[in-house]
Amino acid sequence: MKTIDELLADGVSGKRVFVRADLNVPLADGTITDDGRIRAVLPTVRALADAGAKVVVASHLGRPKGAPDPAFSLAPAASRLGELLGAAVAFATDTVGRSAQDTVAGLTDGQFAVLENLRFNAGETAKDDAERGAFAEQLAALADVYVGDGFGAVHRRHASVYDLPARLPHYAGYLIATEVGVLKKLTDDVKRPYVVALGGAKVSDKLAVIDQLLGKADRLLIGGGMAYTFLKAKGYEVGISLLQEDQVPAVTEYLERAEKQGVELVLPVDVVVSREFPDLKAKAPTEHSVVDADKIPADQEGLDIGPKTRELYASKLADAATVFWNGPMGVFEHPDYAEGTKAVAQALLDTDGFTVVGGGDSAAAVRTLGFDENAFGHISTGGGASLEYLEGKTLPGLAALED
Ligand SMILES: Nc1ncnc2c1ncn2[C@@H]1O[C@H](COP(=O)(O)OP(=O)(O)O)[C@@H](O)[C@H]1O
Ligand SMILES: O=C(OP(=O)(O)O)[C@H](O)COP(=O)(O)O
Repeated sequence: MKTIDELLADGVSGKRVFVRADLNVPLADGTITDDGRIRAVLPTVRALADAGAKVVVASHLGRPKGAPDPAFSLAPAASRLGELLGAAVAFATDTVGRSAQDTVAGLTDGQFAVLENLRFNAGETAKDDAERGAFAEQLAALADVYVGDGFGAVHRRHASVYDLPARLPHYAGYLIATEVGVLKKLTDDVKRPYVVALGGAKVSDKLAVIDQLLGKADRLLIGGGMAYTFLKAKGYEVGISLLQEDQVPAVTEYLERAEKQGVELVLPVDVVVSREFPDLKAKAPTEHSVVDADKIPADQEGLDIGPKTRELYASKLADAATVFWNGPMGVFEHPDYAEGTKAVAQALLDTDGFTVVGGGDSAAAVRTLGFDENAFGHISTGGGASLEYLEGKTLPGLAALED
């Protein structure tokens, strides 16, 4: 993989450099609640601008449906990038249209632009190679060189991640180089006990990785929205909790296999339940209670792990030599459901082992709940990406940067 250092050594002055970043930051009412992913790309974009490049930054945000949707605009991220850089950042109100073309054409050497959300174009995420390729062609017309630095999205076979680098000279940015360097340690020579904690809401994406992790980790702790598919597989009722019904048979098989292979697959023994999902903006106190994991009422949903589970998970993390954690244990954005995530974050800090936290929301949780991010071994900007890397999968966005 050629890195940005080689690009800088060859000289990049006057060239239009397309930086595929992951600026998929959490937003509340249009305000960024954690800017970690924007800060993570600063070394790359600064180095390029200092070398005289015209820096065109592009990213997705959220999961809009292939058409413009103001709720998913990258404008707030563009303005935060400008504040962090202390420089003007031009914003194109489309991705490959007139605004993007004019904005890029208007850049002088060392200046920055951000394009509107790549996922406003259906071609970005299209399954069809030709459709993605056609969008990649339009993106390629905006640049001379490609720098891949959106680690959080390298597991996606999307136009800007996979098809575009094939059309331009391509290099890995500093963030991707750093992330891969750290995660490699967890695949090459992992110190044991190796404990993986999984939670979050992208359940269908992440259940599949458990298949591989069963062969790698010594212990798997399951929390967050992921836990309810497991509890259902054990035969418990889960009320109106997040549930991936179609994956119950696969999860039943994971439970059996874990037992056979001597992998500890640990599930919540109690959960915090409520009749409704909390208002994450107002954060007003909610009605909630703690119930055993096999007693979730039919009209309620599990929104956090309970106090007995917090203690159990802390004990399962205490002697870990390596920990990988992706996915909040509960709806941490609301104080009534943040205790499980806090307990797991604290347990990571209490171990002597090497700790990696991965994922946009997990990293945001650690910071917004007041933990010192430097106290963890590594905070990865990618959740799904790091999980798939640890599985040993070939990631499209990394493969595209090789050669
Ligand atoms: N029990 C739950 N029910 C619904 N959502 C949950 C639950 N537990 C956690 N979440 C949500 O999961 C989201 C993060 O999930 P995900 O995107 O998979 O994590 P990451 O970005 O760290 O990879 C958070 O917004 C959190 O509110
Ligand atoms: O937030 C992200 O992934 P993560 O939640 O697994 O960390 C990335 O920006 C990828 O987003 P996607 O899962 O909508 O493709």
